[in-house]
Amino acid sequence: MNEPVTGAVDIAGLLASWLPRQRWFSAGHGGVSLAPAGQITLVPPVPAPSVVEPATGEIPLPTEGRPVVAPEAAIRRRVGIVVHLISALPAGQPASDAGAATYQVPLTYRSEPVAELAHALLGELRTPDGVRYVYDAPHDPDFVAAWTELIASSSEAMSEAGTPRSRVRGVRRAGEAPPDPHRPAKVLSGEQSNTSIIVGADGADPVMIKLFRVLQSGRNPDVVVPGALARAGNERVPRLVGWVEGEWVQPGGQPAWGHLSAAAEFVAGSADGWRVATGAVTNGETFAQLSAQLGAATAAVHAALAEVLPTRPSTSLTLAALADHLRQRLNWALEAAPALSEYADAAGEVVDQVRHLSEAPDLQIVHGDLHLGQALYSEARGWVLLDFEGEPLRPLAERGDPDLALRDVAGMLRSFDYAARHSVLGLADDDPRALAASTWAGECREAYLTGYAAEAGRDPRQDAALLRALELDKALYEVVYETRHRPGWVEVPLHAVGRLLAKSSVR
Ligand SMILES: Nc1ncnc2c1ncn2[C@@H]1O[C@H](COP(=O)(O)OP(=O)(O)O)[C@@H](O)[C@H]1O
Ligand SMILES: O=P(O)(O)O[C@H]1O[C@H](CO)[C@@H](O[C@H]2O[C@H](CO)[C@@H](O)[C@H](O)[C@H]2O)[C@H](O)[C@H]1O
Repeated sequence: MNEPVTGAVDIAGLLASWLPRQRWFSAGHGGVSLAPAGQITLVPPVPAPSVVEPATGEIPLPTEGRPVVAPEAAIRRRVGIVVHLISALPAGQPASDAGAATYQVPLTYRSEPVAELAHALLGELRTPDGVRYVYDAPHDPDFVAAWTELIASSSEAMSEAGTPRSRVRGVRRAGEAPPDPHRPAKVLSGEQSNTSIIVGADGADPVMIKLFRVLQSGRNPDVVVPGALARAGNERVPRLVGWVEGEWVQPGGQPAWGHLSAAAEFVAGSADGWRVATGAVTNGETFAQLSAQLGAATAAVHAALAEVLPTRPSTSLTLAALADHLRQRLNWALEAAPALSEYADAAGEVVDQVRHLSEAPDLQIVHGDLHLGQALYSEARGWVLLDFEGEPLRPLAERGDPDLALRDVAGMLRSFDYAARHSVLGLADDDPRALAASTWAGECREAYLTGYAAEAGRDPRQDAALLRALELDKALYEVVYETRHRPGWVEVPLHAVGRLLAKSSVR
């Protein structure tokens, strides 16, 4: 955890220091101004009908110029539980900018420090009522109980008077048993785009509650897609138990509605694909059989998605739109990662090939950011796929659009390359260890594609030009992602861009 701040007099100062150090905060490290977008106080929730209602369209209070403040009534309680929704605007940008990111930051305010929560302490706040210890709430059992209860009882919570008007509503899916809010909870450690909490891992039917850290207006595919698959009885994704949706205020006063959280079955006794695959690399073991099974699981999820959610035929127009989109992403990547500039022309040619293809598979809802960390393996369940939120760096509005299932295939192929090559960072391409890594990744690749083809009835290798363009698109995205988040790893996707473009013919 980060060093706590001591002696802070206001919550804005505390957040200004803490937020930029969080992995999911991408608004930059300097010159960001924070504006309140919502502030929900969790109190024992009032039962409400378990149906999804559209946004009420209530007129929110204007927020322009209002500082982020600590809600006074909440912090007077034994424990104040407040979900702050905070928009971050680069300095100098007008407060009316709808493109600003809104972050979900649940905090607890306590009048006494709690030793067990020391790792989650943001800092101390001086208030007229004395010092308040402010904690990152996902680690605080009182917050977890209140949030779980929202979903378990499909109830509501809202803002207190004097704070930006906002409210949230928990929804439990019909037929799902209510998760018990009072079971022990644990925040998942490690690098994540969001924050996930396991509730009840010690007993039967544990649930995984994910708090979306970056909120965007609209339906989140990580709720919509598993919801549709659960209704269809598909078992290759964790069963969706419920979610939290809500309303808040965008900078400039525009109302927003969207999902804040998803709760799903926790797949006990499983390990994520990245851990299993990199373990195999370290031990010099093959991962081919598991890759083939993963290919089959991916194809089964694609088939179910095509059955229960919209599909669209591929036409020359959709191929042109795809090529335009690939071109835009190429331009975006070239701008965001100057290391790519030498590849601009060759990458442009690969994109143009897509424009001139005569046929392509139908478009459908896909995973959108499939990699080994998004797959769990257990003896009991085999492979299940996670996290249908799509690429975190991509606008939400684009992420729910029908796309090529091949995009997910390309994502997983990239991931085999990552698993192999992150272990040989800095070695020359002809170093025997780098060559062995390359052979390992190649074996996984072929096994995965073969497993996929057997289940899907169509071999992705038939669509070689598309697959190559999508692998390139993913590698370009990864170069940007690594430049921003893990510069030490950027050589992995950068080498891949070079290899994909060096091929004179597609494979
Ligand atoms: N339902 C689940 N059961 C077991 N483990 C899970 C479940 N959902 C997520 N995980 C674990 O949490 C990690 C992060 O989950 P993910 O949905 O990818 O979060 P994020 O959106 O933060 O990247 C996964 O790699 C996996 O190890
Ligand atoms: O899991 P997220 O939705 O947060 O996805 C983002 O982070 C991933 C890394 O955690 C990143 O994935 C890249 O690194 C992985 C190894 O850590 C590798 O398996 C993937 O193939 C590679 O793309 C992902 O791109 C990013 O969106």
